Amino acid sequence: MQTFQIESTKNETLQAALIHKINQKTKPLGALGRLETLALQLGLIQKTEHPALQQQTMLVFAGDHGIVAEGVSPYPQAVTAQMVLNFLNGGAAINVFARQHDFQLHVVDSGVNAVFEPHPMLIDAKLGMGTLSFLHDPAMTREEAAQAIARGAEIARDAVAEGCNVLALGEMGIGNTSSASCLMSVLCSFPLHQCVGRGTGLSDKGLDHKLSVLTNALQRHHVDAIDPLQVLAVFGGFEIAMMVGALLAAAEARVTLLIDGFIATSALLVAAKLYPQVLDYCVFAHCSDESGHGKMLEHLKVQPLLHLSLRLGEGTGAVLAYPLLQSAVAFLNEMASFESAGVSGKTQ
Ligand SMILES: Cc1cc2ncn([C@H]3O[C@H](COP(=O)(O)O)[C@@H](O)[C@H]3O)c2cc1C
Ligand SMILES: O=C(O)c1cccnc1
Repeated sequence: MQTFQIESTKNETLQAALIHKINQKTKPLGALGRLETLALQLGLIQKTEHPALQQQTMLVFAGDHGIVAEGVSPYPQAVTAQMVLNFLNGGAAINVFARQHDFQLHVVDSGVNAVFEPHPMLIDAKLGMGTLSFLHDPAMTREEAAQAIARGAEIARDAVAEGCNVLALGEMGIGNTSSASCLMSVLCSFPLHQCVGRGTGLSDKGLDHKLSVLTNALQRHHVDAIDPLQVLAVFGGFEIAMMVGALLAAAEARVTLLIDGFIATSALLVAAKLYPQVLDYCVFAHCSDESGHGKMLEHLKVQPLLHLSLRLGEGTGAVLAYPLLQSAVAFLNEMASFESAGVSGKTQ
């Protein structure tokens, strides 16, 4: 697997300068709450007291999953390809929110079980026609996982070369909550039942079946969190593996990462096991309604910005949180200080 040079954003001098700047703004100390920590994080990521957001970009990675054959999703596999066409036609939720917030949107065919005509929005990075069912076999080989990471990294580097310094990742892949649940269980050492949820809306019976399939799958493979690439190969998807590479390459380029829901965060679990510093670059957009996401975020010791009961994926939550980044940067750059505005500071 290729290596990444990811720096920690820790910088005590700059941190002190940013905190001083934030505290001099014409407001009670700390009154902008989470926007203040966000402004501090953005300043540290960009190594400046004057952060600026450029060419916000959303990459939606799509891939199919062999595990769908075991009845773990209420929707058929064909929906993955159908939704890719919906993205290309501009009709999905992510299209609407990306237009609303001026995101560049690209859809990556990481390994969908369909062949697409070339399209300006589509990046062809197909690694196969879907993964194998990890109830029986590893979803992909270790080499394929490494290749997916390399391709995802390349795609993120292209976005950065086009001027992006805020990158959001989304995904589409029927069955991928099953992958995410297994990644979570192994990488966070949580019992599987705490990691498995209803995904796109399983019934109670469907949820029991999903849990039993995934329990059998976990028993079948002997993987260990000490080898995250192997865990990814066994339980991942091509889209999840490419997201791992995109996260790492973007962090290497000091790009701010907007983290979406349950599946996007499962990719981050893998990335953070490999390179914990990647977390310095992550803004956690929201807490998904998929049971397990809240626990995943707790495990990472991070707080999401929004609680909107979303359970969609596609990167929707990440894009919806973007205006908060804009507000954080705007107050830091534009608000007057007590001194410049002639406002009296705290007296007791
Ligand atoms: C129409 C439709 C659009 C979607 N957009 C995202 N997902 C989401 O649901 C899928 C994961 O859930 P599960 O593991 O239960 O299959 C992923 O494709 C995810 O992105 C969708 C699902 C559907 C049905
Ligand atoms: O949180 C998510 O990303 C999610 C939840 C349910 C279904 N698809 C995606």
